[in-house]
Amino acid sequence: MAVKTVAVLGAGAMGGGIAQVAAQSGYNVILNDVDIKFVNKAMERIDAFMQKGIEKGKFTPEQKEQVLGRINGTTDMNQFADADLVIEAIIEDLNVKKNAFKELDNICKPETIIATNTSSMSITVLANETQRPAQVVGMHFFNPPPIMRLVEIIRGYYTSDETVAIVADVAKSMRKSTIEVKKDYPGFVVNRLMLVQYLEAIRLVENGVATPEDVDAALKLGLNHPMGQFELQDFAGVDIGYHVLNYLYDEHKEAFWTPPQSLKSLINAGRFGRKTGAGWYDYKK
Ligand SMILES: NC(=O)c1ccc[n+]([C@@H]2O[C@H](COP(=O)([O-])OP(=O)(O)OC[C@H]3O[C@@H](n4cnc5c(N)ncnc54)[C@H](O)[C@@H]3O)[C@@H](O)[C@H]2O)c1
Repeated sequence: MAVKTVAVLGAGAMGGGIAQVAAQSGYNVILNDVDIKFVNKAMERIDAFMQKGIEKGKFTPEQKEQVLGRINGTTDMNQFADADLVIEAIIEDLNVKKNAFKELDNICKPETIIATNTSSMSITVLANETQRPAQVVGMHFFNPPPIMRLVEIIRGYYTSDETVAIVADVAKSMRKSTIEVKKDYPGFVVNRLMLVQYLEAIRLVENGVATPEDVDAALKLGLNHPMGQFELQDFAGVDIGYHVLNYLYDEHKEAFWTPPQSLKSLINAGRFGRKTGAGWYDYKK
């Protein structure tokens, strides 16, 4: 199947970025959210990103107009009916995602592939909500999608080789590298690796061994990471990492994955990172 139209469900940090990458790669894009204000905000972010690119000589003004012109914003999921590929990027809540998959399955034509950008959750559990489990797959982009080069392609129990091949081709057409996650395994590859380091970073701080600033400096200057774990979590959303950690704990029931108390305190205080003005660090002036 040739993918021409990509529909993105959820116009948040990830959905907006995925819509941008798809439009930049020439796909017709439909971008849906529960409220049109979220879609409009995503369009503003894409506009601002590309405007900066124009100033740096990476895009022409015509390219920006083409990209924005390829994205149709809507709150009506029925417009997904003829999409070839749907990429779900709504909140990391299993019940909300399950309901969305059931609805998508009812709306989309039989050939449509339904991918999820979930950070951790079971592709198979989402596939079970549909009548097309072989066409359900994980397509895990990283934040921010226009910049990060990897897409994890995750097989659910029923995902067909054809589905994996099609979405890998789509990711490559978006100039992304892919890795195949061969099993539906909580947290997949990247987030498992990241959370091990994040947990250890938090433990170092909780045990009074080092400050968050010094742990981040150690990661950047000693291990050559572009960002420290605390900076990264503030950037990506402290709540997102917390959801993923809870999910891994629920799946494995191993004390190792228990969310640390200082992380819970941040969540209770609503300090979700840059998007709320504070997380591990303060951003308010
Ligand atoms: N933020 C990251 O660093 C990151 C990285 C990779 C993957 N992810 C995953 O991507 C997904 C989205 O994360 P995000 O950071 O973009 O979240 P976000 O909170 O920025 O955006 C989620 C959007 O989905 C919308 N939404 C919720 N329910 C909806 C529904 N039923 N229909 C349509 N829209 C709906 C919300 O209104 C919101 O605009 C999550 O599964 C997350 O785990 C996040």
